[in-house]
Order: sequence, then C-alpha cells, then structure tokens
Amino acid sequence: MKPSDRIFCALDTTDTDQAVALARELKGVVGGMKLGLEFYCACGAEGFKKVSEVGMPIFLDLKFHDIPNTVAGAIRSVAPLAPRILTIHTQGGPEMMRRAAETAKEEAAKNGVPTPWVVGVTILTSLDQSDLQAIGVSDSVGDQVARLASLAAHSGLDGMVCSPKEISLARAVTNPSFKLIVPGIRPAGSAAGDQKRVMTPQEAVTNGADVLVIGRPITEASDPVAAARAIADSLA
Ligand SMILES: O=c1ccn([C@@H]2O[C@H](COP(=O)(O)O)[C@@H](O)[C@H]2O)c(=O)[nH]1
Repeated sequence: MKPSDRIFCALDTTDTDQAVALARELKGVVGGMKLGLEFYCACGAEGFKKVSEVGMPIFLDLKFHDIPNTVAGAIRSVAPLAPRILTIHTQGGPEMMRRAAETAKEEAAKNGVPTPWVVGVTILTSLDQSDLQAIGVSDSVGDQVARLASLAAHSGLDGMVCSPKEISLARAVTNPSFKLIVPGIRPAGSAAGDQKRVMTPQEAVTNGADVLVIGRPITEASDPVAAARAIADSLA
C-alpha cells in the first residue's frame, strides 16, 4: 500500500457533478473518497453511484445511530452500493453494533460484493472535554474513546473512528487488525474550523492511523490536487 492510499478525501458538497469532477482529479493522488450526510441527503444513491463509477473505493459516512432493527435495515438499504467503509455510532450499544456487522456480512454475500468495513464513531472530533461534560460524560475523552473502542472490537466491528489524539489509547485496547479511521487531520498552518482534536497527517500516520479522512484542507484549497499531493508527499 502506498502512503497516499491511506487518504480518503471528504467530498462534503450537495453537487454530484462537482463531487465527480473532484474525484476524477484526485484519482491516483489519494486512496479513496468519503461521501457523508451532506452529499447523501442531497444526491442520494444515484449520486453515490456516479462518484463510485470514477473507480475509487468509497467510504459511506452516514453514521447510523438508532435501534438495532433500524440500523440493520439501513445497512440492508445501502449494501447494494458496495461501499468500502460504512459508519455507525458506537453509542448505539453492543447489540446494535453486532447486528450491524452481521447484516453487512449477510448482505454483501447476497449482493455478491465485498463486505464493507463497518466502523464505529466514538467521540466526534469536533468535541472536547467541556463538550463531553455538557452532555453528562464525566470521564476524560481518552477514557471514553478507549471504552467505546473496546466495546466496538468486542461487538464485531472492523474498526472505529477517533481523533488522532486517541490513536495510541485505541490501539492499546484493540488488536492490530482493527482499523483506526482518523478525521481531525490538519496540515500545519491549516484552519481547524470546527475540529477540536487535531493533528497533522504525518503525526497521525506515525501514531498508527490506518485511514486519514481529510476534507476542507483539500477541497477548499485554491488547487485541491496540489494540496492533496503535498499531504501525500508528507507521508512518504
Ligand atoms: O469524528 C468525526 C467523524 C467524522 N468526521 C467527518 O470527517 C470529515 C472531516 O472533514 P474536514 O473538512 O477535514 O474537517 C467530515 O466529512 C466529517 O463529517 C469528522 O470530522 N469527525
């Protein structure tokens, strides 16, 4: 695997044509594309298929968070799209995570497509300690991420989403094949925006990130391809 294959670019847009154009430009520069709530709510499965036709792995980041039966149904609905990675929230609990992982396997077999990695979002990278306290979580961000990491691994998930700051803590409670998907990536000098727990791409990879999720530092650059290339080069 080339270091740049670890980079998935977040295409947070409501415009399918724009997403397809950027995916074409970034093909070969980064490893895949991430389509999330903004894109999917506007462009739906048809938009997903158009980006997928560009021929790169797609991370479908819809962060399912509901009761087990509903999450299983949502996974059945998106399974024919054959995403490489699919997100759910670990805070949906162990039964929901087990059902999600089982359903993804069953549906991939039925559709004759590879099973996606089902990965659990732990604590969003836009939250810090005071935000956790505001929602009644008195543990530290690190302790809470480690607890959810262990729960996700024991519930059959393939990996988890955490900030670069918790990579070592997550690794300590999971086995090496458990995938660590890491947003909150900011090259030196980039605006953090709404992200509160950030590191540079190089630091995140050195700490052990499997996948780097990077949006605005690429998509909002005056030259997105050059920005992506500079990030990829920093990992080499
Ligand atoms: O904890 C999380 C989970 C998901 N995300 C998503 O990653 C990208 C990050 O985009 P940037 O522009 O690089 O901030 C975005 O699509 C989020 O939905 C996250 O940031 N944090």
